[in-house]
Amino acid sequence: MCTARPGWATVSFRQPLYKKQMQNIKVNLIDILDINEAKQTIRVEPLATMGQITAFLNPLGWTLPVLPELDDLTVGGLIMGVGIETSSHNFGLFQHCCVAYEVVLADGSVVTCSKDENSDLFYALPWSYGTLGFLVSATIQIIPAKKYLKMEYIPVHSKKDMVKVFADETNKGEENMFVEGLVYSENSAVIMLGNMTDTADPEKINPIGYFWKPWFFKHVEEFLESGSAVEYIPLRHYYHRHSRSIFWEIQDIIPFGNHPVFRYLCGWTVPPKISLLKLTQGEATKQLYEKYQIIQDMLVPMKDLGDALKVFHDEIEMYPLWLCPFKLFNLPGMIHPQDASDEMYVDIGAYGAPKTKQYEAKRTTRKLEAYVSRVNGFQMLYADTYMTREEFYDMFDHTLYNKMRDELPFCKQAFPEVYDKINKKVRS
Ligand SMILES: Cc1cc2nc3c(=O)[nH]c(=O)nc-3n(C[C@H](O)[C@H](O)[C@H](O)COP(=O)(O)OP(=O)(O)OC[C@H]3O[C@@H](n4cnc5c(N)ncnc54)[C@H](O)[C@@H]3O)c2cc1C
Ligand SMILES: NC(=O)C1=CN([C@@H]2O[C@H](COP(=O)(O)OP(=O)(O)OC[C@H]3O[C@@H](n4cnc5c(N)ncnc54)[C@H](OP(=O)(O)O)[C@@H]3O)[C@@H](O)[C@H]2O)C=CC1
Ligand SMILES: CC(C)=CCC[C@@H](C)[C@H]1CC[C@H]2C3=C(CC[C@]12C)[C@@]1(C)CC[C@H](O)C[C@@H]1CC3
Repeated sequence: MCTARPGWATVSFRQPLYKKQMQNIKVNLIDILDINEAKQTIRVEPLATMGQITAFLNPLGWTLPVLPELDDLTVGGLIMGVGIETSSHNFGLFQHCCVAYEVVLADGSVVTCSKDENSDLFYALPWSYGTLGFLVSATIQIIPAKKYLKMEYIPVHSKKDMVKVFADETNKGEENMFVEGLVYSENSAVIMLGNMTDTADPEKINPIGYFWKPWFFKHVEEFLESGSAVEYIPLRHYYHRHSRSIFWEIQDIIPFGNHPVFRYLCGWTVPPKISLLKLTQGEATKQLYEKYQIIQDMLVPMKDLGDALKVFHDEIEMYPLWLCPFKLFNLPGMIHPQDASDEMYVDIGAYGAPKTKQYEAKRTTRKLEAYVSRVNGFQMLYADTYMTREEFYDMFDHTLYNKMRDELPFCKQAFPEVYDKINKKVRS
């Protein structure tokens, strides 16, 4: 079994072929169920989206600690897959902000799980890609929201500074609520530090989300020339800062989209919905993306960032790259640090056309996968994975997952293994 959500409707990169062979179960649950301000939690159904949640929570003065930035990402997809955001160095991944899950198992029973109740299931669900049961609700922690985000842009012009400033600022913990890096070349990047505030210098307020505003990654690039600066960004504009330009993928789709004339006259028509692009994508476009674009997020220990950037440069030489730090808690489940303590990691996101001559999708991705595995890192599985089953087992700890599959009634008969839902052969 799998959910009946059509492949084109998802934010995952490819269309899932396995949906054609499996029993499709409709889990059309799209609502925000309730908010408990005393306990600081919100209970939502799995198809509630990030855009929907910020629209609901922010006017009430609340927000999610980790709010992945594309509007259409769903709670179900982020829990069963993985969700990350620039506050993850303090709060962990999306799953780490979840307090309880309600799941329908293969035998039809409904089970609630949390740290204290059915805790094995609670820790096994993230990264299980819907192969332990169907999520029907999640209770998620909320935190107070403020009106603006005070953003400090720090341009850096050497690889050494890039790695040092990024790691140092990340390690300051709560002093910087949000930390993000956009790498523009081998030796230049802008590191961004954000903190929520209710007061702002009116001259420095920048509502970056309006349709006539420049694409966020282009706006940030300007600080490489102009030097450090501070801006106040309305909170919801900050959260969805990469939505309008789909990170930087939009420049290959609408190359003239950042021109002021286009922005002022037609900016309101973009971005095209990711689901519309997937639905209308023909075979030729699919092949073009497969051959000439890389879409990957690799999660590597912070201590290996400098080395990892070199590997990415040698293999794909593609910029911008997205840097997002996150704390990997020493908790049971598919991913955890090598040692018995929490460890700081960084997500390196590569979205675009590689510039290296030797780039070949499968071969290059396999090289990156092997490197990431070697440094005890992880690949995000919404994109193309070329690992063999053995390599996949090496990267992800299946101990608790397999135990749950053995224990949960009819689980193995009803659901495939994660590998059988994420490997390239079952996605097109
Ligand atoms: C809503 C939307 C969704 C999109 N989705 C995708 C997507 O999913 N994947 C993707 O890859 N792209 C996507 N695109 C981008 C699209 O592929 C490009 O805009 C593409 O260039 C459009 O091709 P066209 O046939 O309309 O060519 P045109 O726009 O007519 O031409 C493209 C370029 O080729 C040149 N050209 C045309 N004919 C010739 C010729 N005979 N000889 C020499 N040069 C020529 C033109 O001068 C121009 O520079 C999308 C665009 C939009 C608006
Ligand atoms: N900043 C970030 O963190 C970003 C994350 N992403 C990635 O995008 C993906 C999320 O996209 P989205 O469109 O929301 O999700 P998808 O529909 O792509 O779902 C992802 C996985 O979760 C499973 N799943 C979803 N809902 C349920 C449910 N109710 N019960 C059981 N299993 C479920 C799906 O199973 P099935 O195949 O059976 O439908 C699928 O295997 C994640 O994998 C995430 O890592 C992408 C961009 C940014
Ligand atoms: C921040 C993290 C962790 C990931 C961001 C990943 C996104 C940049 C990609 C996720 C799905 C991708 C798709 C496309 C672009 C890049 C993503 C949004 C397309 C819109 C590109 C054009 C194709 O025709 C359809 C693609 C659908 C998925």
